[in-house]
Amino acid sequence: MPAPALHVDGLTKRYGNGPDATTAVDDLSFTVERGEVFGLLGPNGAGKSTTLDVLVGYQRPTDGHVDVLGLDPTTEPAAVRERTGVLPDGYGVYPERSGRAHVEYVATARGVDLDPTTWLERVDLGDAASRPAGEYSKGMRQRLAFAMALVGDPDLLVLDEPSTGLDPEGVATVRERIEAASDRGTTVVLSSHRLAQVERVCDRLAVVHDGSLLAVDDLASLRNAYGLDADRVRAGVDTRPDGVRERVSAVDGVTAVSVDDDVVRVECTERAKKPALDAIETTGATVVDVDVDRPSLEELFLRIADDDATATGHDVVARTGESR
Ligand SMILES: Nc1ncnc2c1ncn2[C@@H]1O[C@H](COP(=O)(O)OP(=O)(O)OP(=O)(O)O)[C@@H](O)[C@H]1O
Repeated sequence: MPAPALHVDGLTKRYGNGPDATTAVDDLSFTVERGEVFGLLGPNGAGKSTTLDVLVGYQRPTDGHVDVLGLDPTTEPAAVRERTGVLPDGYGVYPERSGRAHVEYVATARGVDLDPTTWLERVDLGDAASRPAGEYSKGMRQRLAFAMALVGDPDLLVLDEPSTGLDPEGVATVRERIEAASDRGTTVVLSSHRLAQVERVCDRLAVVHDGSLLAVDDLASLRNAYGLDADRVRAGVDTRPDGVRERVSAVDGVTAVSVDDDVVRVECTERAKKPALDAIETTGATVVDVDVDRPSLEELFLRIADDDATATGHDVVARTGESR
């Protein structure tokens, strides 16, 4: 079995000293395998950027140890960054320099020969390559910063909130690039508080809050562990059916049923959906419309944070503030 790409062991990072010190990361441990897309998910101030900064040697751990591609970023930051594409939080462009010049600079530093426009084209900035980056919109600057991380197809991508400021097309482009990099064997670690976007791209997620790890797993397992793997079916019916609750509850795979005037709500496994709808119609009612959705990752996050609060007695307030 090859060594993992990343091993974080008991990482603690405090800013400042004494009573005014802030513990940004508190005894965090996780491992990321090569080629994996790993997401750090948590609300503002959870410690995501700090963790990523330690991985690439921008910050030193107060305690614990980090291994990145077999290297120690605290003592060998240059060697780590040689093999790592970094998209930092809030990258500031050089306003007078073109997008191409930005990419050229990274390409030279990494000894990459390929035409710089190649990387800009990968983020749909090819047409704006010679314009000064100071004229770029916020989303274009974010694409540029992402292109700079991609230069030379590094072994590791460390991306802090890669979708910030991007329109849906930009978000899709970033996702495609991450997937393509992962297919080539690149390991990707990214942070986000944008729950819907992490859901689509990450193989596994670490949910962090107040510097602590609340849960780490693939999304399906997290959903399962926190009871959020059921589909939610909302069936509109032409009349309020008698005895519907009993009939639908009896269907294998149905976990909850509620009836509200002419709407029947059912939580069930994917396979139980059709039998549940059929059971509604056995009451003589006709199903006139059906909506199905799954609990969002935001709900998952709230559920995990709540569970942690109950388990630890801490008053965990989930501040995701994110709509899907
Ligand atoms: N340079 C610093 N000096 C002092 N405190 C800091 C510093 N950087 C971060 N912090 C504090 O550490 C904690 C974690 O911050 P961090 O930026 O790592 O969180 P985050 O999860 O990335 O948040 P966001 O989603 O808002 O970017 C916060 O309380 C923050 O105020």
